[in-house]
Amino acid sequence: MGSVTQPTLPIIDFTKNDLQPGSRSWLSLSKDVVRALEDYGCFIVIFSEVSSELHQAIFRAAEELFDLPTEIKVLNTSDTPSHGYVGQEPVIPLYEGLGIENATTSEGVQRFTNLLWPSGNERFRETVLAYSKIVAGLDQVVMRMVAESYGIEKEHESLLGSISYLLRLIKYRGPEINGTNLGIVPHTDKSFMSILHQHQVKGLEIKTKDDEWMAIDPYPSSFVVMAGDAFMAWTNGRIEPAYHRVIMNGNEERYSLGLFSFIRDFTIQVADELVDDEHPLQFKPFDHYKYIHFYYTEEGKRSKCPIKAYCGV
Ligand SMILES: O=C(O)CCC(=O)C(=O)O
Ligand SMILES: [Fe+2]
Repeated sequence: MGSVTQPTLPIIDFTKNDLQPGSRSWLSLSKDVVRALEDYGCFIVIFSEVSSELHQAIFRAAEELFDLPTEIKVLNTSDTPSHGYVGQEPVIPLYEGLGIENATTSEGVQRFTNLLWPSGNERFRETVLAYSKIVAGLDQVVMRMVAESYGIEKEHESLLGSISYLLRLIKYRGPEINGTNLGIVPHTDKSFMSILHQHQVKGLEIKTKDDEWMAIDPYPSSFVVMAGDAFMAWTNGRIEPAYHRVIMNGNEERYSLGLFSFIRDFTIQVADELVDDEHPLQFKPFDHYKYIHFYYTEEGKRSKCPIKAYCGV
């Protein structure tokens, strides 16, 4: 039998490099980033700015959060579907998630912390804010690399003030005997971009364009950067989001984090620079949050490519 090579995601190391915009290593990393996003819609980044203390602290914070009684956790509601508390869903019974809106601002994190711990939880508040700010920095580096590579710096700049970040802390129970081992159904993210981080227990799987599932191993300094649906529209289809899912293999519970960027109160539009004979305009201007609401309608859930159904030309 011939040897079968397992597909793997590109791994891009941000730790050994000077991340000064315009430097040689910046330009060379930018090429790797854009190529990976065009080929896979995502990549693994090795990133050391989340210290191992912070890595430990944020997952301890997640455990503390999920240990709260359900009647407290459900207090975390949101005007945006799936941005608050999600749990006990029949199709994904192992899944429980809590979203923290505006997670890179002290007000956002304060609001969430006060809601769940009315007498305060300073350690939780500080840990979440520190983690979100550092990982949002990574998100902004990647976004800038893409914008510069495509020559759409102006459009990128105009959008910068409208980014808001959602930090979602997620817990998956271990599967029951004879129960499902599906943690989360295959999907693409509704975000602009997402940065996922796993803790100890693997489970995240990402689909290649050849329809093969790749399992992603967890490491403290490894993060998955993914394009969301809105990013596909913004890049006029050059970068497509990857399908991913979570499969629970053993019986251990699993914790993970997702930092998602969304564009608020701003009409996202394809830059003129990205439209030519070879790349006709594929998306009309749209509002990101209205798109999320559309996705959760019957029509949105039914469509094969909801972003095209919503604002495709
Ligand atoms: O738990 C994970 O690793 C993935 C979570 C995810 O895909 C999501 O929240 O959109
Ligand atoms: Fe996802």
